[in-house]
Amino acid sequence: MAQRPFHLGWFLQGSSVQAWDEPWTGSIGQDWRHPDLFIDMARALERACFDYILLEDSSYVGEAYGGSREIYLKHGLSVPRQDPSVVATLLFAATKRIGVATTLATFTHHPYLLARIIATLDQVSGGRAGWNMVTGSSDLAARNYGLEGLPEHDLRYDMADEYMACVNALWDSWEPGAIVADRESGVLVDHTKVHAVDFKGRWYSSRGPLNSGPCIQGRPVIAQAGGSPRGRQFAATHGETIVANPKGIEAMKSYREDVRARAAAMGRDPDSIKVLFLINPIIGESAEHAELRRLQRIADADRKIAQRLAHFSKVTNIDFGGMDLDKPIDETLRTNGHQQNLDTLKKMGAGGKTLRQAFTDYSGTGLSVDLCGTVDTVAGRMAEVMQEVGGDGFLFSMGDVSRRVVAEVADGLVPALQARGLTRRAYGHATFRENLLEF
Ligand SMILES: Cc1cc2nc3c(=O)[nH]c(=O)nc-3n(C[C@H](O)[C@H](O)[C@H](O)COP(=O)(O)O)c2cc1C
Repeated sequence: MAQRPFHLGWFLQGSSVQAWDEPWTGSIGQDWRHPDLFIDMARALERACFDYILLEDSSYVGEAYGGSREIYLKHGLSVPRQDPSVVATLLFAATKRIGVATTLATFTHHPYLLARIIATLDQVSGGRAGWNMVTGSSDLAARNYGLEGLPEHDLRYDMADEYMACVNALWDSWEPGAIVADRESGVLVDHTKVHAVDFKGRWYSSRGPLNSGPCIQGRPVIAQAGGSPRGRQFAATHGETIVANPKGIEAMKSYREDVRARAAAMGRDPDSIKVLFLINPIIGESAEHAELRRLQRIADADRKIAQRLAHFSKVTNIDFGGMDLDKPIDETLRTNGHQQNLDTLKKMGAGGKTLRQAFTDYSGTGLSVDLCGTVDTVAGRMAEVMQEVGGDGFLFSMGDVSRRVVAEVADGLVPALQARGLTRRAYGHATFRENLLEF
């Protein structure tokens, strides 16, 4: 029996300078202010019929590593970065079918403002907007917004449940058919179909209705990435595409099954949730060439260990700068940030491996799975992985984004996937959600 096709997305630090000191990035150090690279990328990924680009974001300059901003600024680690909703507008203007899921955090935007921005993006894109729903992971970011810090991890998700109820009510404040636009009767909007929401929660309130008018899709596509048990529960409740980073086939499979079971328990159809797994394949013109590039990646992981650890410090709020790289990982480490990443690192350090060894493995190997070889080998392995895991697709996350890297995927790997009937050759629909639910 022919294999069911799977979905493709790209996880892009699209509001910031990408990989500026990597090869093939031209003069990105000067050019980054205008997102030409991302616009070219969006067009290429649309040519390859990707479901969506996820624009990642955070709202602060890192300083968790060594208690200093130096390494982050010196190497351009997620800084400078622009507002992703502005960048999303430009990507939409350059494309016609691909979805864009913009990351906006619950603590940076009041629900009304967020509902309005995302509804506007959905309108200007013709129904292609998604929202990557995040609750934040750093007190430093919270302090940029006048807060003392972020609430505790699980409480953030409780608050996020209420936040979702509020934005959903605002998006629903325009009934279908509210826009009449009939010159004869002189009615643009039927006022009986536009309602106040009078939402009063424990943490959030809004009167409504939303003045932007409705989303084309009714509501935007919700992307979510909860990895912890509470995070998965949240993702299973609200997520429509879940971006996931478990390592290895077994972990991927059990992650997906867990999210689907949680969703089914709440009366949702598990097939209405698409779990996409992070990958960073190594593609070569021959097996030998790919192997050379794999060795290069491992060497880079070792050479750039301070930068990579600085990024890891940023998402976990743990200062790895002060730790001895040649000692085992401290098992007692805890984070109020990204718990899943820390858990994965600890697992990789099991058996007394040093922090250096564990972290080089963590950042030098594949994200969810190792994929290395020619386009045909990689396409074949992706097919096997999907069969073993059960679905639903992959999210590319490349640390060295350049037009060359994009072309390797869009014009090299994807045609090999399409030739096997594994990914779409044409978009079936106009909107993000319809394409996501197509298979
Ligand atoms: C693929 C992926 C993309 C993410 N994008 C963002 C992001 O753009 N901004 C952000 O603050 N957090 C982002 N996160 C973090 C998640 O929102 C979440 O905090 C993280 O997965 C940890 O969840 P947990 O604490 O439930 O394990 C992302 C996580 C993953 C796996």
